[in-house]
Amino acid sequence: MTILALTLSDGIILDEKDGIRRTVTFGPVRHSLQDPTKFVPLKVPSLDVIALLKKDSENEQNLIMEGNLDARKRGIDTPDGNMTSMFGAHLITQKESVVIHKQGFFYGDIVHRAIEYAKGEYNLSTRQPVTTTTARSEKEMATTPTQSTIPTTEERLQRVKRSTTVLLSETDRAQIDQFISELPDPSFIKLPCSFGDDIECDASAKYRTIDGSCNNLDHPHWGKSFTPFDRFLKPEYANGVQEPRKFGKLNVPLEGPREISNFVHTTSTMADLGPPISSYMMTFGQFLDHDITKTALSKGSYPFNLDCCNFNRQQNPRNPDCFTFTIPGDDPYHRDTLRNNRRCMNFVRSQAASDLGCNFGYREQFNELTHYIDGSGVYGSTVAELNALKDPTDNGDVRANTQPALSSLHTIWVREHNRIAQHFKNSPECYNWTGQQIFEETRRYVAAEIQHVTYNEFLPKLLSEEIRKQFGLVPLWDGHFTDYDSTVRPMIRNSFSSAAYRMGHSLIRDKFAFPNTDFDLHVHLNKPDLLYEPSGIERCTRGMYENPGQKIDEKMTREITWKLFETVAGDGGDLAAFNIQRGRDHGLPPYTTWLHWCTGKTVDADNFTPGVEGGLFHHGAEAAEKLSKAYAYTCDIDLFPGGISEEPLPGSRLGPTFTCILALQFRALKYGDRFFYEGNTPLNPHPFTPQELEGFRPISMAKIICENTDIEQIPQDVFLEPSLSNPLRNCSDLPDICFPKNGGWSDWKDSCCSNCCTRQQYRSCDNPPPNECGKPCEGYDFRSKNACHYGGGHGGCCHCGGGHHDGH
Ligand code: HEM
Ligand SMILES: [Ca+2]
Repeated sequence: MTILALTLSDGIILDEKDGIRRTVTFGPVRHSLQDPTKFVPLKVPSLDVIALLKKDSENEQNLIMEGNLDARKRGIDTPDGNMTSMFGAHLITQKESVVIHKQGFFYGDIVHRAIEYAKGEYNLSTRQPVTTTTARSEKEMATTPTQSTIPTTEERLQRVKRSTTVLLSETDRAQIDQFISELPDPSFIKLPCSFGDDIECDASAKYRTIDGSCNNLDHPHWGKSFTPFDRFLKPEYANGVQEPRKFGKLNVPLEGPREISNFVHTTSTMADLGPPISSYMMTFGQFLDHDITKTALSKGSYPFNLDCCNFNRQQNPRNPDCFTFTIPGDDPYHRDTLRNNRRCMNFVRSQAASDLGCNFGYREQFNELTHYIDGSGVYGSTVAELNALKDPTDNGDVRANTQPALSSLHTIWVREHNRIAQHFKNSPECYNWTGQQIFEETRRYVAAEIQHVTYNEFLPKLLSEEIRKQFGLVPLWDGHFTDYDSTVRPMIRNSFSSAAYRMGHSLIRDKFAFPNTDFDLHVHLNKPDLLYEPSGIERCTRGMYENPGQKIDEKMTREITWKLFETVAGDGGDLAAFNIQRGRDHGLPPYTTWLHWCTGKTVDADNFTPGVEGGLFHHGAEAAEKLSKAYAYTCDIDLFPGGISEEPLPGSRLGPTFTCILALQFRALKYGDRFFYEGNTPLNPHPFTPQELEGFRPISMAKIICENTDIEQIPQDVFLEPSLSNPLRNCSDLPDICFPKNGGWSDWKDSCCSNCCTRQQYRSCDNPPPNECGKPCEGYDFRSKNACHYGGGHGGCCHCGGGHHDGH
């Protein structure tokens, strides 16, 4: 029987004793979606009471709460003297977590340190243990569990057994009642908000900061590196705060991620290719990802350096950051490898963060990168990273070596930087520029190029034109984008990085295409050796744009579901399972919640029927069948498997749910970026001029590859396979950036119409040749625009005569 459930997310206690439901509001738990003005911080109850509440909530949810922090460890002042959370995950302030993260501690250390501190055994200002005979050394703390707070395995099992029957004793109940009656005392807690408010911005600065701060002048920390992901929907953690879901909404245990992967994400083969998309979609998509999302793991490194499977948890139950999962005994791959004894797949939880407003409620997660599309994959996301880029093949993201084509692309962008910098260096107009100015101006161009390729070439392959128009994602022909909105939150959303944008994992092929030789992909993960083959960069690049990618669907190649980063047979990971587990780690609500949020559609809990209202409306028969095997109820389907297996919308390559998340995210990254390349807002002291934009727009990923490799012929659109409509072109025929300072086209101007239904425009060459652009401008250039949709009014120079015209 339910006796007490904590729904911390709402800051209320639901008391359902004797069937009577009472709600009592308390704090300080709240989340970013709540109105901060309505928040009233209240007195923190005694630690014992918290422990009691917590224990009971664990029982209530029938969970061992593995790795969860004992309630008694909570409610402790941080070094700043700021109260963080009563029950929540966050004993440390935002600033503190970043420091800690950089020092490579994991979250559990901090908790234990906080306990030591509470006991007077640790001095948080000096960060040293207090030297008494009872104080334990840091090393000891890292290995010895605290007897009083850590339940033994036996106790844990007991708890589970008792879980459905235990009731609070009268004494306990009295204690809780007392706690409730003592509320509130608003003066007790000073909520910290050191986060971001120590940043002073220079509104006249012409360039982006390296760490993304001060892009939004009202909220300097929006989009900054090492800040939490934002959320479209509040998280659904098992205990409302930080525990991953282990049970479904109807209280049925969820299948483990490896089992789900085996049911659902089987198996793309070379037969499931998705022409005309080329594998360059995969490579650029990953490169873009490495500009905008990198989740901080608890141990602070990538992929994992905390081996939770070898960590004897019975002796070290204090490590709350391990979230391993089981490999089933009948696993189709692992049962035959490693002598059938590997049953554990390593998984480390992402580092816990507060939300941006320094509200410590739900567990949030950090993005280590600047959230904006700003070239941080090339330059790094912190000044320290930038300074570390000493050699020209170095680049901004430690994951650059994940696969060789990605490493090639990173190299191409570094070379592109050098190419543009060289141009400025050689330009007479720039003779008095400092090195720093050349660097910044070049960085500005490189970021703009990445944005342009993203919105102009990459996104159109994923989202139909109608969708992109609807969400304002279509690049302009000419002129400026003037809709920068400082109230738009540019931050990467958790659902995007932990699920929707991982759609790219489905593009991955079995074979790493290296012209003339196809290698099994897994052999070349995290190993850049192919780059050192003769013409390695060229061949890796060609292999990607000459070959199709896989279709975006639930099927993923065994190279990444069986053998991710495998070194000997059977020791690899499963990327699909990691995606699922990561979603649970981050508290992502299940798929049907997102579907409902995006489309308003509801799905009945037990209706897996494909293509019908009330069932899996957007799924095909095969996908629905797979999902029905992996989940007891539709409302349990994790976001990644549910979203990626939707049938694509017409003209798109993604179904409605991932389309919705991607479109909103890319809109946020455009409308919320003060330095967006097409933008002209009075708040940007240094927008691209119309001439600069005009000279810039013809640039393509193909040309950037051409200019920085030995490739001489290339399809104009590298995101599509070469074909009759995407033929190979000579690199020299592809337009390069035209830097207007050295001669470039003027803005388009209207000329009085030559006939009634055509709007004619012309531009002139402002600064005649010789110039240094790839393609010099000369004289005048004319074009017709928007035939027949123009005019009809008075005063315009065109007049269509009032009749209906069909465009000719
Ligand atoms: C060979 C290719 C790739 C490999 C080996 C790879 C591998 C990985 C791994 C191991 C993770 C961490 C999983 C976790 O523990 O949560 C990850 C995360 C991710 N991947 Fe990939 N990936 C590849 C390609 C791509 C592509 C093509 C895209 C998108 C177009 C993509 C998007 C992402 C995203 C958004 C994340 C989350 C990043 C974060 O916030 O930390 N990946 N990938
Ligand atoms: Ca970035």
